[in-house]
Amino acid sequence: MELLEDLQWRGIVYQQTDEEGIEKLLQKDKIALYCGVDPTADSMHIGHLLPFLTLRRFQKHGHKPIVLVGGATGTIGDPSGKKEERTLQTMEQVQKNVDGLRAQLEKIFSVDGDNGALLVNNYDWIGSMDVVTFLRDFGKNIGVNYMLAKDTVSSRLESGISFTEFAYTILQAMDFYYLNKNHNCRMQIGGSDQWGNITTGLEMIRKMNPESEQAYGFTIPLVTKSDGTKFGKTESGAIWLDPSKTSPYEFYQFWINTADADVVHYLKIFTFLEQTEIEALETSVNEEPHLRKAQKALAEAMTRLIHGDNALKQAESITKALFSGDIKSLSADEIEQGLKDVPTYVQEGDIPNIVDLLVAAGISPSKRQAREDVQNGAVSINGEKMTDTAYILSNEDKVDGRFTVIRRGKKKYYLIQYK
Ligand SMILES: N[C@@H](Cc1ccc(O)cc1)C(=O)O
Repeated sequence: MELLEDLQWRGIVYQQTDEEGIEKLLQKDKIALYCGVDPTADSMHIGHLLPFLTLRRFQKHGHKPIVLVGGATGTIGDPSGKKEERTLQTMEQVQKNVDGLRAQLEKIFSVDGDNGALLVNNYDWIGSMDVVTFLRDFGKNIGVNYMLAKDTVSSRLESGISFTEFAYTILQAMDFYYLNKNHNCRMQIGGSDQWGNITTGLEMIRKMNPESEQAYGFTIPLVTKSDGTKFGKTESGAIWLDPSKTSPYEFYQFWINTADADVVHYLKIFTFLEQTEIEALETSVNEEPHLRKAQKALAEAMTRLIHGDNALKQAESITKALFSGDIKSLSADEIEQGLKDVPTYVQEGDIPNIVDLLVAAGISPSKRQAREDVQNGAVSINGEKMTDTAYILSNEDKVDGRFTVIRRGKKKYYLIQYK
């Protein structure tokens, strides 16, 4: 399918500066286009993904992606969509964040061949620019009236906006101009909140580089959720791409828990599955929703994309083991991922017998109850039922020397952690 048709079908097109122009351009040429992200943290979260996955779709159709990390803009802070002035990050923090994001973005794009991704950092052309050049060469081209008319600025006039954030859009416009001039970048894509910044860039190109071929802007809708809550957040916070912040298992769980009402939409916008595959999964959601085939396909595609095959296999085996209760095969690492949120008791020194342990760890409310639980076969140690009330745990019950998993009843898991 043609790229634009595919993007339309997926529901990824929000606004275009010139629909016909873009259609003609993409039919005729393979272009360079860019998308940027500011290093506000040392990892991206899934809320950042959609514009970059869209950029990747352009790459798969032969276009050249320029991936920009805002080492300069990140020190200022984009006011777009923000109700309040941001606190500045330190320069050191921003630099650290740039490195984190770069590594994650490199994994999403292919760097091979003529249309291999180009990774750039706007600190390279903005960082050392002197203020006279900034004001004379760039600031002069953008009218204050024009800036005041942008939503992102006008919505902040009452509550207040510093000159620093007010000027942000000029920096992003300089990027578009710079990439247009030096890499013949013809289009910028971004989330719908980036419309103002993208069009300022087009204005900058028009003024500073009047001979340039026409450049374009393209935005992508916000990711919505059918229940009206914000996409990408759970009780424990954002879903990060960094596995030390959100483990691959948690990441997998996030996608697998997608509601039936959202799953087809997410398959379209986030995965590279073909239209026919997605349509088959849609039928499955309608006819046999209990099988959750679409959710599995989504979780699989996303975990593989961000964390790779091995992490996906691990996430799947943790999921399976916890579901069936058969956790014997899990390593300490897998237990740590899968049971991160269960009550954990730290055992120091000699391990008491099972009944005392159940009480000490708060698993059973009293010794009498603990004895009953064990006798009734309600307690298992690392997935194996334990009915001997005199049993004393040994090193053999410690998975990799680190954990013992106790289950009471069908689904209640507890961790004993050894110091
Ligand atoms: N302003 C963008 C990030 C960005 C920065 C610089 C650019 O040139 C482009 C995009 C955002 O906050 O999402």
